Amino acid sequence: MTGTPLLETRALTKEFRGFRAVSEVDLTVARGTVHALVGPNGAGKTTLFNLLTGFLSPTSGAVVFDGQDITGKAPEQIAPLGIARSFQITSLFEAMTLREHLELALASPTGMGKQWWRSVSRMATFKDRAMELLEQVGLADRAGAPASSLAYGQKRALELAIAMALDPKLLLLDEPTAGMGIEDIDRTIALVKRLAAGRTVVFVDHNMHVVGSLADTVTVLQSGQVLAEGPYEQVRADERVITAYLGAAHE
Ligand SMILES: Nc1ncnc2c1ncn2[C@@H]1O[C@H](COP(=O)(O)OP(=O)(O)OP(=O)(O)O)[C@@H](O)[C@H]1O
Repeated sequence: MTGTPLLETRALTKEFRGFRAVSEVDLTVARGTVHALVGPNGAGKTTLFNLLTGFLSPTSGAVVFDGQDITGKAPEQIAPLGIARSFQITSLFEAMTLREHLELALASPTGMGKQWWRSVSRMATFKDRAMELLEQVGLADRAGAPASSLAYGQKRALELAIAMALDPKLLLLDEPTAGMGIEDIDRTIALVKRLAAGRTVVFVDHNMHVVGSLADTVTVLQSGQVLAEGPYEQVRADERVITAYLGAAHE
């Protein structure tokens, strides 16, 4: 199935009490690419992410992942198929160490997560993989430290490592650089590039430097609809996109 897209949405629509937050969206994400979703506030990006990961059910339309119709499936059914997601806000356990976070994430897909306190010795089997993941995101030297001791950018990096624990085919990143200063932003760009090797990534970000540095393809949403799609340079020069952003900035 290498020729088929990894992810497709077909006329995907979500209404909230008659208001269309996502409207007839046809999205195609090719395997092995990095795909950005951009658009002014309220364009429907987060709603679309929630539809892809099962946190919301569509009003109509379909989501096809790796050739399988996953429309309306629950998050716990979708995640094991190979879709992992990071969130806009940090969701860490402050007192747990970095390594424990990874061990718990690694144990969850095996079903051990629910009874991990009985399986402390078996958790040791996840130690090596946990350390590899921390290595990947540059946090191996902090493995034994509690999450509370991390700086903001490091917390976001830890969350990326947790999302990678599933070894997902598709990694969805919701504003990976939100709230970061320029140094952390550049570090995150480099990190996402490393994690994207041999994988497919869809991300939302408002920072055009991030979008231009990472994305092979950019989809611009406005009022729940696809306004433009293509390589960054092409989309950036698109009159409709410029007008949409200027309009939003003006408002
Ligand atoms: N649960 C909900 N009930 C009602 N309206 C909602 C709900 N969730 C989102 N909306 C509306 O749907 C529209 C799209 O919202 P969404 O959060 O998806 O936009 P966004 O592109 O992610 O915006 P931002 O860049 O600000 O995060 C907005 O008008 C929002 O108010």
